[in-house]
Amino acid sequence: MKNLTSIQPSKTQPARLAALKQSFHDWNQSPDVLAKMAKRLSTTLSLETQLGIIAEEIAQTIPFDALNYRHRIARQDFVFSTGMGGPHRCEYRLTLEGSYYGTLAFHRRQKFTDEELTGLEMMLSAAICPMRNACQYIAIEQAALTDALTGIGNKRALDEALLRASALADRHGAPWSLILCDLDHFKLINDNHGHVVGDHILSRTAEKLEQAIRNSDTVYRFGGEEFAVLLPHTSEQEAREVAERIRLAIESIRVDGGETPLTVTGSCGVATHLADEAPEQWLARADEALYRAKAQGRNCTRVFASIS
Ligand SMILES: Nc1nc2c(ncn2[C@@H]2O[C@H](COP(=O)(O)OP(=O)(O)OP(=O)(O)O)[C@@H](O)[C@H]2O)c(=O)[nH]1
Repeated sequence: MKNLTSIQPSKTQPARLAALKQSFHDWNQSPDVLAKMAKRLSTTLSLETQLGIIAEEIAQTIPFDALNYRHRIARQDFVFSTGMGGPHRCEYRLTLEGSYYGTLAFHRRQKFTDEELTGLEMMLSAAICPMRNACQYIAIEQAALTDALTGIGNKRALDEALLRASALADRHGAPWSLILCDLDHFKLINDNHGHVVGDHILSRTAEKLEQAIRNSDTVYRFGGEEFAVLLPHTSEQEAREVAERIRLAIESIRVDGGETPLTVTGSCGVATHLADEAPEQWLARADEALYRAKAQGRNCTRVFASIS
């Protein structure tokens, strides 16, 4: 183990304490534009709030008509815009220690002067560290909700989405449906072809599921070979059709397996949210439908029919 430098007992240093007090007072009262912005930015890890602060602080020194920021963080596009653009534009690719943290563009009706551009660069230099922290925070939050193998949402993401969906379905009365999909006899694939092939099939399944759904639908891996698809504004009948599309998409997977390509099938269970239904009950009904699909021969879809 590394030896840590021991802290020697020391005497009180009145002069140093007085200097610290003065320094704190100066820092607190400082009219320094950069220090003020950096201080405000350090109070939040929300990139959206930070961009609002940056826009406000810069506008006090360098007026502009619009600010646009875009970045792709953990497979998701982050976009922030404020104001309406003008014909003149200056754009900055924000980098720190070789890593990229998005592109920020300012628009204005009048041309930016060289002095103003230098000013913008100074402000952005002071903003980049807190922005880096905010970007990394988004990436960490996203990682906690992402399945490492397939890159789709994990069980935790599904739980959060079901909670939100139940509340929205109750508030707006629109139908929300849930499909659970489980690969058939997956253990045999692992046993006969190994886990690497099994993992590859799981990744291909996630891709197929994503291709088979609309942009507004979301897909999750919530167990070993179990997937869930959440469909807003989708009735029981429509969800059954989507589940069939998913089932056929899984059936179309071909993976190199020696002499003949390996194929796989999946079973689907569908449940449409009922009024005032808790997320766990909704999930349990979809699971029950899936159980029936498995019991009734696999490679098929069963719906937990709601009686209206
Ligand atoms: N390759 C791989 N296999 C996994 C992973 N997670 C779970 N599994 C395997 O998935 C298999 C699931 O087996 P079972 O629950 O018996 O289900 P099944 O063989 O698909 O049978 P049915 O669901 O009844 O059709 C087990 O062998 C697990 O080891 C994973 O991340 N990668």
